[in-house]
Amino acid sequence: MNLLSRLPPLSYAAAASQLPSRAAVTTAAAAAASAAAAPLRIASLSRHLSTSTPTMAPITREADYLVLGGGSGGLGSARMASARFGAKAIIVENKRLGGTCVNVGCVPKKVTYNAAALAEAIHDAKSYGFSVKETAPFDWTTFKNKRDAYVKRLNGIYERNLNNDKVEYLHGWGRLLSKNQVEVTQDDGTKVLVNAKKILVAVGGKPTPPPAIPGAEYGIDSDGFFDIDKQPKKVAIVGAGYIAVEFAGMFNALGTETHLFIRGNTFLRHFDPMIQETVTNEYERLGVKLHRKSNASKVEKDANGKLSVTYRDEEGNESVVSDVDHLIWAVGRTPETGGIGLEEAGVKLDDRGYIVVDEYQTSSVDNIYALGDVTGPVELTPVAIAAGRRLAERLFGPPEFSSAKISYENVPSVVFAHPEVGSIGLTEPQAVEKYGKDNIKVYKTSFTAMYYAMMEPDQKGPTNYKLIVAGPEEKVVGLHIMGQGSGEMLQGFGVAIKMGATKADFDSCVAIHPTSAEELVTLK
Ligand SMILES: Cc1cc2nc3c(=O)[nH]c(=O)nc-3n(C[C@H](O)[C@H](O)[C@H](O)COP(=O)(O)OP(=O)(O)OC[C@H]3O[C@@H](n4cnc5c(N)ncnc54)[C@H](O)[C@@H]3O)c2cc1C
Ligand SMILES: NC(=O)C1=CN([C@@H]2O[C@H](COP(=O)(O)OP(=O)(O)OC[C@H]3O[C@@H](n4cnc5c(N)ncnc54)[C@H](OP(=O)(O)O)[C@@H]3O)[C@@H](O)[C@H]2O)C=CC1
Ligand SMILES: N[C@@H](CCC(=O)N[C@@H](CSSC[C@H](NC(=O)CC[C@H](N)C(=O)O)C(=O)NCC(=O)O)C(=O)NCC(=O)O)C(=O)O
Repeated sequence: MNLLSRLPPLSYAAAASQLPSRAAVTTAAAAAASAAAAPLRIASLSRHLSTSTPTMAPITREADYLVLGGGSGGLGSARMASARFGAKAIIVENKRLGGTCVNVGCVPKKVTYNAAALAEAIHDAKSYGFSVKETAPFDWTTFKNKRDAYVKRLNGIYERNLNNDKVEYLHGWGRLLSKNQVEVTQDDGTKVLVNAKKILVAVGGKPTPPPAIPGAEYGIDSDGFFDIDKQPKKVAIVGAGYIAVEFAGMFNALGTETHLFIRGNTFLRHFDPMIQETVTNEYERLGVKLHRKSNASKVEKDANGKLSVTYRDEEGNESVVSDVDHLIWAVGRTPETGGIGLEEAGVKLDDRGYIVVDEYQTSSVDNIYALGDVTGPVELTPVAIAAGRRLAERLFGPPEFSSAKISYENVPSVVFAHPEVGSIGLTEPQAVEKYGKDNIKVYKTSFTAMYYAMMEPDQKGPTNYKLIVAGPEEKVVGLHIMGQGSGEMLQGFGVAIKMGATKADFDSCVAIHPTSAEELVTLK
């Protein structure tokens, strides 16, 4: 059923909101006449209204679905609700469309990772007989400008996608006033009140602030990484998760001296021990200056803007790394729940500030939903998109979708490290805890990928795979891989594992030779 057909005719404000430009707006009649062909964006009109008629009451809009946050989850949900099921959807974004992933996350990160992979390939090419210099000059500034231009193009594509899908886009800061009303403060200060039957909060997260040490403010966070406009000679990174490991690997491959401070003995401590140990050691082998079991204790800035980072080891001894161009804090992310009226609307948060939702993404208030990074369980773009799409299906789709929901079990994930890491399901310690040591079996292999056959021994990287199976039927409950191509390999194996594959199913698939992946279907 097309819900649009059931909506009342557009109000003055609603019709006017569809105007293409300020110049075209003169009267309500003109607004109504232009409505059909114009982009569904309200900002230009409200700017006009606020300057020409300053005493006018806030504009009021009606919606089936108000989505707060134009990132992966919000876009995925709003577009499906409108384009597929005809719901009148309005999306509110106060920064740039696409959210963290498109602007300061997956997308510019992956493009930078590609640059780093090229640097490695150029380095390796000599071993294959190419007469290339060990490192070709890399023009960081040109690369950064091209990367910015790509992200800007995506922002435009996303705005057009919203328009095509008939989702109305308000650019401004949204705040819940009640369980059915959101106030949007636009860039020029004008306010739009949206009365919505259902509200989705998909406001994401932000980098966790650094620990309170003297000079911490001289550092930047992952958002700041994407503003670096010339290649640093030396960087220091604090953290041990996805972001710290990905950034350190990219800087190092691109030729920047990279210091990584980790609190433990290994990084990626939520991953299987095989991954933690091998990749941490591999980073050292590749030249990352790894400071294990260390904590930054002081940061100072000299007259030339260079930083000195003092850090303490586990015995309490202090050392200093100086002449640092950038210090990057990568110590986790925090949900963006402040100042958006959640408490006033009665939406419960947990003790870390995440919105509490049930398995259907419903918050403690029955018509307010939340998903993606603001809810926490798995902070990945495809998770936010899938949760958003399942919710749109359930709320606005036909009855067969009445129990649609995302499964957070067996979500595959890749760390774009050097080498790439892929992981799905339980780590070995988790499998032991869940099934008992005697009820699991671990298949492992460690080999030199054929890519390295032409290289000197000290150029050869490790490739390690681990398959964890449980019970007499040997059902696969965990797969952990590290090595070239792991990112692309994992998706297909993920499908098999979601389908409940056993070790025998893996073995029954004939190998593709010569590939690294074939090792996974010939494990002994
Ligand atoms: C450096 C980095 C690299 C990453 N790499 C990957 C990767 O390779 N693969 C992967 O799967 N994931 C990656 N992620 C994680 C991924 O970006 C997030 O999981 C994903 O963006 C979450 O989507 P979301 O919709 O929940 O939130 P977001 O994408 O953060 O979107 C939320 C949006 O809401 C807006 N907003 C907030 N408050 C308001 C308000 N009051 N009014 C209006 N708008 C508001 C914000 O401006 C933002 O645009 C990465 C993250 C980072 C930081
Ligand atoms: N490829 C992908 O899919 C990517 C996904 N993401 C997503 O974004 C999320 C956020 O990434 P990230 O910010 O790296 O967060 P993570 O949660 O992955 O890692 C942060 C780590 O930093 C360490 N840490 C915390 N506090 C301190 C401190 N005070 N000093 C030193 N180290 C500290 C902790 O490790 P320890 O306890 O070992 O010290 C902690 O695990 C990820 O969890 C992931 O979901 C991000 C980038 C890429
Ligand atoms: N996966 C391929 C495709 C790349 C791709 O999807 N490119 C995007 C930029 S990454 S944009 C970041 C991210 N997109 C995705 O993750 C793509 C998801 C998958 N194709 C799907 O539809 O499920 C996202 O936040 N999506 C929210 C939403 O779409 O609602 C693009 O060009 N999009 C233009 C367009 O869509 O017209 C790759 O990595 O090379």
